[in-house]
Amino acid sequence: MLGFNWFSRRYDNDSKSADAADEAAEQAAQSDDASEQSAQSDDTSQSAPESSNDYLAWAKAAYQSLRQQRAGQPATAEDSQAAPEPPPTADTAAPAATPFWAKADTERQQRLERLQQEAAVESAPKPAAAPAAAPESPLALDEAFLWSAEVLAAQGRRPDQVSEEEITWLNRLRQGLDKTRRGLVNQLKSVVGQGPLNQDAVLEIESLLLQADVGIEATDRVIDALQERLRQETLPPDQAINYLKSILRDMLDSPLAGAPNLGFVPERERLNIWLITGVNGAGKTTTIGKLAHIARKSGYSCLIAAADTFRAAAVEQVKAWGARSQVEVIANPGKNTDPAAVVFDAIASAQSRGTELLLVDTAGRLQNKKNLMEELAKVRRIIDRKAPDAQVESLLVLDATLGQNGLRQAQVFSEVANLSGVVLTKLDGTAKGGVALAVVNQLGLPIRFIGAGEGIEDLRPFSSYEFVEALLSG
Ligand SMILES: Nc1nc2c(ncn2[C@@H]2O[C@H](COP(=O)(O)OP(=O)(O)OP(=O)(O)O)[C@@H](O)[C@H]2O)c(=O)[nH]1
Repeated sequence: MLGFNWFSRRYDNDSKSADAADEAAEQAAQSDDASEQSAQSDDTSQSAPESSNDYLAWAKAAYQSLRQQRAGQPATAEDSQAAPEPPPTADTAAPAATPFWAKADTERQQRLERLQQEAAVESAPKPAAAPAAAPESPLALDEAFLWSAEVLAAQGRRPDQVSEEEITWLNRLRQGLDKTRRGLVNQLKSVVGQGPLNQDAVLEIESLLLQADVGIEATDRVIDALQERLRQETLPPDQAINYLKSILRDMLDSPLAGAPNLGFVPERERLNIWLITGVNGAGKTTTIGKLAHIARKSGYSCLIAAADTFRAAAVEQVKAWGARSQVEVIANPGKNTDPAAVVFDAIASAQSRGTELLLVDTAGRLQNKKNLMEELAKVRRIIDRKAPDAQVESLLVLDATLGQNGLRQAQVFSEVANLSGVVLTKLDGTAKGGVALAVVNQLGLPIRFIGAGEGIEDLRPFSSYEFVEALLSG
């Protein structure tokens, strides 16, 4: 069985799924154009009911595949042939982006009931099946499942490739952004739902975005794009939301030159060193533990360097996360030891074991920019000398609950740390989820991972598509 790589969210070596995902991602990147076309066209041939049926069939096949997995019957080649391909309209701005369960309540309920009945009959256990292990939690074909299924399908996944963990993650993301969404979207919907978008509505949208901590600059960019469009035509509500989604996605993907963010993936059979930076309390240690967990689950050999030696407690916390994720931690037991020395030891261990991913916890204190810069520079020098062939990346962990305030700290790190991207944590329980857009816009850095909970499974590679769907259509 092919291993699932949680960094790329793909099965390694599965060219079919990779191609499908690439195609879907490309469509997402071009969604602005697509939305333009769909908004300008009266053609209703790609109307919602048609694609709803595709998505329903997809969700049902995914549900059955998961039930089979639970019963210890991995989806067979036959199953996957029978399983529908991703619906053709993976285009994120096309009618599929209006969830079918967002239709009238009764219609939605009827569809759901019919689907549940069909799925229950069709996935009744086969007589020869091995006795199923008792499931830890019920697998429900409910609205949350359908939402997650649509988001996965729209990204080019096949139903037999879906795991429960991914469904759970998407639901968590959706729940995590609940507060932001409630503040932002319901009002947004009522603004755009009043009719064609006019200048007053644009002003209201502006204040809603600011409330969600999207930030002045990013909000201006969104509003400029909306207004430019409005000069050409008035937009009905669905198209306005779709257009807004495409603006947000484009903005989130802009640091990657518009290519969709499909994960930040360590190279196999090579030493990758990821320096994890950020102020204390941002969620650095937790992020390291979660990344180690993802790495191990994806079949990478992994090691952690406890190089935040400033606080003894920090080393203990990293060790606890190492134990949870079953990844060894290299630490120096002495007090206030030199972080560079820990990194030196960790690289030596990684090299002797052929480790593929070394996660380095770095100091987070920020009182003095010069100290921080010197310390990070010293660590970089050690790496360059000791592991010149390693792939080195630097990630900044940012606490989303700080909203705009966190950005000022981030600015300092981005000036000294040569960052490859941001890990945005604590998206659960904040109404400031819009800060993701401010981060990208103000720092010019891509978001690589997002954390939405304290559990080991609560961190995943960032997908602009999933984020915007969870933000505006969850
Ligand atoms: N709700 C929520 N809490 C989180 C998340 N990530 C981290 N936390 C919590 O944030 C607190 C700080 O996390 P740490 O990982 O210890 O932060 P740190 O940056 O290493 O800070 P120090 O330990 O002080 O160096 C802990 O209570 C974590 O459980 C998240 O995504 N959601």
